[in-house]
Amino acid sequence: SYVNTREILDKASKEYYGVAAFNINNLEFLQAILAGAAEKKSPAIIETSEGAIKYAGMGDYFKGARIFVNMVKEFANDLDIPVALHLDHGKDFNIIMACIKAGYSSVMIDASHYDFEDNLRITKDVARIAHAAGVSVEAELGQLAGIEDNVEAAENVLVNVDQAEKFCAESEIDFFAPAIGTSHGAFKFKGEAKLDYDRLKKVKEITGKPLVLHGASSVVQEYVKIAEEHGADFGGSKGVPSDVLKETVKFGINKVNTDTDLRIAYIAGLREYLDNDSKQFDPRKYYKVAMDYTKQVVMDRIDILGSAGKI
Ligand SMILES: O=C(COP(=O)(O)O)N(O)CCCCOP(=O)(O)O
Ligand SMILES: [Ca+2]
Ligand code: NA
Ligand SMILES: [Zn+2]
Repeated sequence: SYVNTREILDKASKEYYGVAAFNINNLEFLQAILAGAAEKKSPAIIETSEGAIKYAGMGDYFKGARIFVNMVKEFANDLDIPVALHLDHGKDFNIIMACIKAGYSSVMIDASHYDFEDNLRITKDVARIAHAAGVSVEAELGQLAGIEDNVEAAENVLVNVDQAEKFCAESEIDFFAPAIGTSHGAFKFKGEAKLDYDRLKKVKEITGKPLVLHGASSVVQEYVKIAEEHGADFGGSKGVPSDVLKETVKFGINKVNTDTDLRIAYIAGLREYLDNDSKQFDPRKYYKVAMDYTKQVVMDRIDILGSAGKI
C-alpha cells in the first residue's frame, strides 16, 4: 500500500531499526527495489532527487513528479508492504510544490547550506504548507562534503547539537537529517570511515525524532570488482562499512539514504551482461542482470538495517 513516510519512520524510530530510502531515476530501479523489499516483507521508501524528476519529465518537473507518483502508486497498490515516495534534497521551492501537488508522501527541504536562521525560516514555511497537504517533511543541519545538487560544500560541516534542538522544536519537521561525517557518492573517506556517534546519540536524545543518514551507501566491493572486471574504473571507492551503519541505527538513525550502492550494482550487471552477450538487443534481456544485482543489494541492505518483516 502507498503510505505517508512518517508512518514508516515513526515505527522504525520507536523500535530502533533502519529503513533504506532508495533513489530511482527510471522504471527498472523501481522494479528491482520493490521486488527486493517485497521478498523481504520490508517497508520501502522510494526517493527521487530534483535531477531525477527533471530527467523523467524531460525538463518538465510537474510531469516528472506525476510520472513517479503514478509509477510508484501503481505498484504499491498491489503490494502488501508499505511504500512511500519522497522528494530527496528538495531545494527549488517550485519543485517541492510540484511534488506536494502530485501526491508525494514526503518532501525534504534541504536549506542546510544557508545560515541557521534562514534554514529554520525556510524549513518552517515548507513544513506548514506540506503539513496542510498531509505531506511529511525532512530537513537537514550541517553539510556533506562534495557536490550536493550543484551546491559545492568543500568540507563536512557536522551538525551542532544545540542548533538541532531549536531546529527540531521550532520547525515542526517529521524527520531530521544531522550531518555526522558522511558524504555523497562512491569516494566518501580518504582514510578510515569515522562517523560522530557521540553527536548522533545526543541529537537522538534531544530531538526524539526519526533521523536520516545521508551518504549512507557502503560501496560494496563485490560489485565494484565485477564492474572493474568489465571495464569500469572505480579505483579508490570507499563507503560506509556495514558494521558502522549498524552502529548508526543502534544510536537512532532510521532512514538510510542509498543511491550509489544501487548505481554500482546496476552498472556492474549491465557491463557484465554486455560483455557476455554480443547478440542481444532486447532491453528486457540486457537490463536483467543489472536489475538482479540491484535487487540483491536491496535485500542485503534490508538485512543489515533490520527492516525485514517490519510491516
Ligand atoms: O544521501 C544520499 C545517498 O548517498 P549515497 O548513496 O551516495 O551514499 N542521497 O540523498 C542520494 C543523493 C542522490 C543524488 O541524486 P542526483 O545525482 O540526481 O542529484
Ligand atoms: Ca544539504
Ligand atoms: Na532525503
Ligand atoms: Zn543525500
